[in-house]
Amino acid sequence: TGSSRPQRMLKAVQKNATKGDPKSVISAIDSYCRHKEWAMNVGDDKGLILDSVLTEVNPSTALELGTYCGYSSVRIARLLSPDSKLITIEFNPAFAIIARQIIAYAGLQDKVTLVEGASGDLIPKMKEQFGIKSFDFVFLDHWKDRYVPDTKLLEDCGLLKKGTVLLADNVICPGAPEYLQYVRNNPRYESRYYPSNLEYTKVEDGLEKSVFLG
Ligand SMILES: O=C(NCCCCc1cc2ccncc2s1)c1cc(-c2ccc(F)cc2)cc(O)c1O
Ligand SMILES: [Mg+2]
Repeated sequence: TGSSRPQRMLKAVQKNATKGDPKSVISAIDSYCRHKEWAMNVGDDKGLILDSVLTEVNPSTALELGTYCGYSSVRIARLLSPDSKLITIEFNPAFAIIARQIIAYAGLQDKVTLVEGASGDLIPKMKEQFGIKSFDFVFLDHWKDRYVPDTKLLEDCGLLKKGTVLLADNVICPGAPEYLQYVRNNPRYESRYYPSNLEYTKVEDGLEKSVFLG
């Protein structure tokens, strides 16, 4: 049978990027997805907003929900301080296998722990399994109807602390209306919308940044 889109994306990285150079891995994926075939990475436009929020937060412990092929894992991990860690959760084993290879190609495997499974099952296990006290930064980029239940789960599991920053992708396209409603009308969050566009297109999309107030 033929290759999959994630497999072709990995091939493009192996062909066009330099091993151990995260920036070249990011560029190789963006170029492939812009000129060859679209894929649901956060992309270069929204990626610049992700970079700026990350630089501001400088998290010691970061969580990503929805790894896909590892593009945003590489974007996040490349900006982490030496002893900081990213835990990224992916549901689809076919995506996870590609993501591991792309993260390793970027030389970031020591900063990233990829865990396979459903966010709803894994979030309650974070403390015991990974010795996490709380997250400083959470990037939400998985099923859009899981943003609210998983945010509530993170709260209930005591995984958010005063100042934790949640950054949610796709709040316009495909859209996460319940999530916007939840964080914008909740006194425990201070939210701000960053307008941008859907990866590799002119379609409107954006990121919602919400600071947990404790
Ligand atoms: O669905 C999207 N992303 C989630 C994939 C779901 C994978 C999951 C990960 C995981 C981990 C743990 N537990 C449960 C889950 S489920 C997504 C879709 C589009 C899009 C936009 C316009 C289109 F026309 C078509 C697609 C753009 C994006 O940036 C996306 O992120
Ligand atoms: Mg997304």
